[in-house]
Amino acid sequence: MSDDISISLTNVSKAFKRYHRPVDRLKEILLPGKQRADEFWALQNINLEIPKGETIGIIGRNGSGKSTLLQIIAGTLQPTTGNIKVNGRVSALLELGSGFNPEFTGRQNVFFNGRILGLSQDEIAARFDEIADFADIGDFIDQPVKTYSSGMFVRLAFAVAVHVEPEVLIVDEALAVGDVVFQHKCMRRIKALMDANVTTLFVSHDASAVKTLCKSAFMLEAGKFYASGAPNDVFIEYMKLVTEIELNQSTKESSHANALQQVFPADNKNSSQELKVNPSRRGSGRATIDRIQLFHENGDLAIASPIFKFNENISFLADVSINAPLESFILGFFICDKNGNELFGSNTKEENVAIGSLNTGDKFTFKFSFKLPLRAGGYSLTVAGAEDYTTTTCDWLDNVTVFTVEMPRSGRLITASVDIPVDIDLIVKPNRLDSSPSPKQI
Ligand SMILES: Nc1ncnc2c1ncn2[C@@H]1O[C@H](COP(=O)(O)OP(=O)(O)OP(=O)(O)O)[C@@H](O)[C@H]1O
Repeated sequence: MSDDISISLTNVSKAFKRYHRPVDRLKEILLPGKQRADEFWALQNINLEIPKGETIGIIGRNGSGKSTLLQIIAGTLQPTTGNIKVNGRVSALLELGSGFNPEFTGRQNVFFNGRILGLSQDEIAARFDEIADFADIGDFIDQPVKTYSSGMFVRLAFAVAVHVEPEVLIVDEALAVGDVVFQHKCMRRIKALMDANVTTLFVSHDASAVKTLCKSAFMLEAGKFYASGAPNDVFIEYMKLVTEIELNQSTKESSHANALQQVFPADNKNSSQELKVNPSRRGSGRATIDRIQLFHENGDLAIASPIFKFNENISFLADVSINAPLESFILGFFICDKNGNELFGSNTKEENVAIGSLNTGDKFTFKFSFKLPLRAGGYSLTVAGAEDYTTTTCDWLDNVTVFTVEMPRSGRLITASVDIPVDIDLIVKPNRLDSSPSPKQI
């Protein structure tokens, strides 16, 4: 394996034994020779090469094999077949504290655990105060860990794991660590390690965390690779699969995709009139969004990949067809950044635009108007319609169009993604400006 590769897996598969009844496991031990278990392949032929310093998101439905893969990379599980190579010290935020001895104090466990993770006594001593500060469990650090609450236990284990200077960090975000304040602290620390070029594998169901933190992502489904690429694209595949499963459609290619080509023809000769789009679509098709037209503040129809002024008041028209009787209908949109993070959006329900029950063949058009108080850059529009919040989406179009927002002409510096108006009052003036301040009531 070359030096710039951190993790390499070749044809890795993992089989578990599954017993129909617990007693079968016992019988197999007592009466060897007869197989009493089925073989279940949790991972099949995984090939993966992760360059040093990358942050990779791993997504997949429950039971798709994520934890099994992470445990194999962390070295706590052996693959049934295939090869795995990992360069450098691995710190896995998986089964936190599994290496702790309950009879030892927190302090003793920090040293004990640090040694297991490959640090010398002096190296751990040099980091001890930082670890104890991070865990923030006060005097409990000198009590046996068997007296800890589960929260304290996990805080200390996390603190050790992120202070051993790992070269490979494995994070399963499902493990909710402590209270909200501690969770934020953990995420900041994980982010700092990622920024310091620690190769990181990050499992999460939180789309925005993966989109924000990871450079690329892959998706597992039933123990196999299903999709890989930019986090946003992989999440779109994930959402498509989840929707298809909800709709009991087992194939990746649905007939709905053909309808998409008709609505958004690939080589649209009339592209100066219609938005050039490459949307990704999913949904039941019980209602379809047939056309989206985007308009500038002055009413001009926007051409393909338009450029808008900072804070321009834009609008779009969405033509909808109803293809099955619906009790109600909600149409909404998101404006997303280039990583697919939803910056703002709304829908007809939240804006109190009620639309009653609908019949097959009904057609209507909504107009949405809003400003773009966004930092200069590239954005995309997502539009979706559903019968209500609890049913499967009728039609969901990611990336209906991409567009650019310009810098404010005033030269105002936009310090964050979205620029919300803020009031600032100087309520106590410095003495030299006003000797008799008259503060406003807050
Ligand atoms: N020790 C085991 N014995 C038998 N089957 C197992 C064992 N560990 C995992 N499995 C099975 O392997 C499959 C993959 O499990 P895994 O925990 O890796 O999935 P996951 O993607 O991490 O799921 P989740 O999101 O629910 O944590 C599941 O069907 C699970 O039941």
